Amino acid sequence: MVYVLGKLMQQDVVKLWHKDHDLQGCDFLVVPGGFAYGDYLRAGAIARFSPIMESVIAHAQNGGNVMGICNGFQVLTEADLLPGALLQNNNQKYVCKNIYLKPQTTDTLFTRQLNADQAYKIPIAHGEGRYHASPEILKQLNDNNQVLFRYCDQAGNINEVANPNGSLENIAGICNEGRNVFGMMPHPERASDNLLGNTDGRKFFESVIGQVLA
Ligand SMILES: NC(=O)CC[C@H](N)C(=O)O
Repeated sequence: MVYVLGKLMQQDVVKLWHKDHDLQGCDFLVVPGGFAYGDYLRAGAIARFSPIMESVIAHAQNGGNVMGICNGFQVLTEADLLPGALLQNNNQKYVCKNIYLKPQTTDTLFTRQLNADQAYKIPIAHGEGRYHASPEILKQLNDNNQVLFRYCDQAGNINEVANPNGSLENIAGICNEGRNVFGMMPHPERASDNLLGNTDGRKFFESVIGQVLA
């Protein structure tokens, strides 16, 4: 993530440690993927109490942008910055593969430069990625246009076969009501460098910075 934002997107990046409190003036916060506290208890359940999360929550509550990828998404749901929960995949296995995603709204900073008719190829790598929420929350997400991405097949069809983990309504990413907190299970940062043979993920970051970079 640091490489993609710093080298490829040419942004000033500061690495913040989980025990820090000071956000050092960062305007866009990214909670990256990984295995915080070894996924003990539930992925993200302990990291949600890391000292820095107080500042992250305050930043979000003041309208600041926060994005969580994979383990970051799990942390943001545990911290109640995003609704719903990420449960163990329906096949009880860690799944690591390329999937396809279809943007469901371009009305956010994170998706504004995406093509809503395109299926983006992005890798997933998680054991607890099954999005779950109550019927009330699901309705709210749909009514407010808060679903950012759904899993689809290569042709862009959203169906059960294309759902890699059993997420409700194929949901792969959402935002909060204020549209300043974003979370997604797939990893666009792993599909941003030419060297990796897939740059479908670049557009997600270009959306955020508002520029297309060569
Ligand atoms: N790639 C990740 O961030 C993995 C998230 C988490 N450790 C899981 O397995 O669900």
